[in-house]
Amino acid sequence: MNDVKLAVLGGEGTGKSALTVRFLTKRFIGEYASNFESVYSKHLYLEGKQLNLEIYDPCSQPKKAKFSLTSELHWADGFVIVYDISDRSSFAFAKALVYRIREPQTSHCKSCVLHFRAVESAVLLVGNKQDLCHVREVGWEEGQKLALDNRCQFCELSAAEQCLEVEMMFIRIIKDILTNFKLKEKRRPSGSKSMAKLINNVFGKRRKSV
Ligand SMILES: Nc1nc2c(ncn2[C@@H]2O[C@H](COP(=O)(O)OP(=O)(O)OP(=O)(O)O)[C@@H](O)[C@H]2O)c(=O)[nH]1
Repeated sequence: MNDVKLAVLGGEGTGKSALTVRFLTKRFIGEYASNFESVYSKHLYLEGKQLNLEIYDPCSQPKKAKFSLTSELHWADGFVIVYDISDRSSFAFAKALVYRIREPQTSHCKSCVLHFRAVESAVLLVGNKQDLCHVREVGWEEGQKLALDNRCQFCELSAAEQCLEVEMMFIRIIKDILTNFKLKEKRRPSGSKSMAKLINNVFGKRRKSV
């Protein structure tokens, strides 16, 4: 069974818990306790595979820890970054998170394969609370541009009103993560045969040129 680890990040009150709970239970619950973090588990059958999905939904974090993200980068295979389309400051927060995830990693995070070409983490940027479009502060194009510029997927939706769209959004990021697993597998030489090939490539070439 494949383990898939997904972190749902974003500014305070953007609807991280609402989206996660909507996906897991199909229900929208108006208020959530926001002073503790949760890791939810769900078994899924997708693309012919049994998956053990874990979703990390953090509590609103203290200001100083906002952009460190070190443990999340290490833990997660992919990220859903949420902002509230009716709150510009939440978009600025989401932007900083995207930049943090996409900046080159020096430690051993999952988006970084040190020996071989890196496979970037899957990231989906979500403009939530689309039902509040009459008080919109962030344009659809702005979200789309931020996503495009940083190799992320993008969608706008409403956790409050759209059950199917929320489900499709999670399935989309999980599929991207599975694609990344396949890419990483392809790029990793496995076993002694591949190691021999690698040694031969490095030393074999040198011998020829002497
Ligand atoms: N109108 C509207 N309200 C929403 C939507 N999603 C969430 N909310 C409301 O926004 C508020 C915050 O939602 P949460 O899911 O607790 O947000 P959160 O990001 O988990 O919050 P923190 O953990 O405190 O950072 C709640 O009052 C929700 O009912 C939505 O799609 N539309």
